[in-house]
Amino acid sequence: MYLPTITSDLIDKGIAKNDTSYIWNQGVKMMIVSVIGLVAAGGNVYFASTQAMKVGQKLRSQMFSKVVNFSSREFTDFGDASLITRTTNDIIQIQNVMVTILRMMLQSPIMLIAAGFLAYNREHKLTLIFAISIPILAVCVVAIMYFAVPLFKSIQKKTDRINLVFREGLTGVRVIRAFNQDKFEQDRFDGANTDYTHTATKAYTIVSFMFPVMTLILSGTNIGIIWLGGHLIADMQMQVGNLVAFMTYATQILMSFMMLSMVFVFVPRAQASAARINQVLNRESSVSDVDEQQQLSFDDNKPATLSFNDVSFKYRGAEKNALSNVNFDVQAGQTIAVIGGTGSGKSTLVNLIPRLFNIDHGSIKVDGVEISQVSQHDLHEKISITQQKAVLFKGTIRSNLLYGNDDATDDDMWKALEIAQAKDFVNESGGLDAEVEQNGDNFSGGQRQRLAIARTIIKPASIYVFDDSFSALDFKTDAKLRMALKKDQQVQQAVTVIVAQRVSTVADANLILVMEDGQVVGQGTHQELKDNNKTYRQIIDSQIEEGDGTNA
Ligand SMILES: Nc1ncnc2c1ncn2[C@@H]1O[C@H](COP(=O)(O)OP(=O)(O)OP(=O)(O)O)[C@@H](O)[C@H]1O
Repeated sequence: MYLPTITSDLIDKGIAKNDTSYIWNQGVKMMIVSVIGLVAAGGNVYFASTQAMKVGQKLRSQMFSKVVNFSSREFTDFGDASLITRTTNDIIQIQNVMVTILRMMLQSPIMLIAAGFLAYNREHKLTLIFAISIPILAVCVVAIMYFAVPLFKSIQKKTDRINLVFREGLTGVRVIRAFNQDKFEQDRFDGANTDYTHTATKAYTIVSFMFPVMTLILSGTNIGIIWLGGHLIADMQMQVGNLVAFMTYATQILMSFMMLSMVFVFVPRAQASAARINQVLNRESSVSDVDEQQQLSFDDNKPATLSFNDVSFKYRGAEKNALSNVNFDVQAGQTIAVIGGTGSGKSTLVNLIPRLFNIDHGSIKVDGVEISQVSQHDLHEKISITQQKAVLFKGTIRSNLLYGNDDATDDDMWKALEIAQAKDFVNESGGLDAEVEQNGDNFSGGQRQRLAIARTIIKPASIYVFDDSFSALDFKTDAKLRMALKKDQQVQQAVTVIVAQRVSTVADANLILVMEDGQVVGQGTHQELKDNNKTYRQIIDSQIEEGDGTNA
């Protein structure tokens, strides 16, 4: 900002009076001022960028730790695609606007006031020109903001949509190909993509008017300054150097004004992103721990038990209960099996044990303690579960097993793999350090299941849950696995919960629950149910017809 003053002096006192040493003097001053300006500008960019990146890093970390503690309900409410966009794209918007704010929000007002003051000091008659150009500029900026800001806000939602369609396309790629729906999916993606592009193009086209409008106003202002300044010079009321300095200050004033207004264009966009991020950060998980002072804890010396007392549960928005009045009680060393048709409530029942959802009525106790009264962390320590759909992580077999128990030795791992009937194929694949691709894609469905089972067994727990985990195994492997499981000391001291569709899988359980439409319609041993329960008998009959009644 000091440069125009030096230029003005250089012209009026150096060039006009042909004073070479003064010109050199001013030249050196200009160099020093420029270098200081350069260092300051570099420092400004550096600090603004690093601070913005740090804010982004912190936000991403907060989002991640929040999301991993969400219950299924919050995932359903937000949707996976939206959570990913919020953690990536929305945070990038915040970062960008922070850089802009830190660089311009502080600099522009200072420049605007200082340049205005210096310009007024040079020649206050010329400052009258700003009385015309600044209102014109303000009207143009407000008009541009009026049209662009709503568009910027809707861009975020359209990014969500692109992510959603893209994710579905990726995860369902095999199904899409099998049903020859490539064209349909491509069109769906193109639709979302075009919609986003149209909105973004419109928004940026409107913003792009800013620069031509600015140039026009700036040129008009300069013409006004030269015209008025020319008259003042002709009347000997002003020097040429002052005019040159004034023109530079005028450019600085209008540029600062424009930069300040640009901040107001980008802030609303980041505001929309910030609101979306806050929705996630402020959302409390529907399954939360009781206050620490009131929390109960497990007594590790007590034997394992699992009991459901009149438990009922309804999914939010559902018309009827997914589970109604479920009662049972099982002790250490016992196996409880849950059998029933699809949609009868089997998975819902086992998902209530690790408290993935809060029950509406009744009580669930693990090792004699009501599960809602202990911390979720303690509860999850007590339970080891294999989900219906085996989930493996990218890494090695070892890293996947360590997920179950990070203290496990190689011997523990081989033992778990042996029980899970996975030892042979793990040996063939290259041992514990064999690669596991994303989602375990380099293993077959049955192999994935067995690795997931091994990961469940390796964890010391009070309750072992296998949610339809044996369905991907052939009868022989299924039988061998359950036999080996029964012999395992750790499992013998725990309660085992098996969900299955096949009678042969549940037949030797100590207690079998027969589920139908969310109700337990039969409860007992295989023999008792076979003799007295119509639904169980029907399941046996249907499996005999299909040649699947091996043990029935
Ligand atoms: N997240 C959910 N939101 C709403 N309803 C659900 C949800 N999950 C399951 N349901 C409903 O609850 C009922 C029981 O589902 P559940 O998954 O427990 O059945 P299941 O016996 O395990 O079936 P399958 O053998 O096919 O896995 C079904 O009617 C299902 O539509």
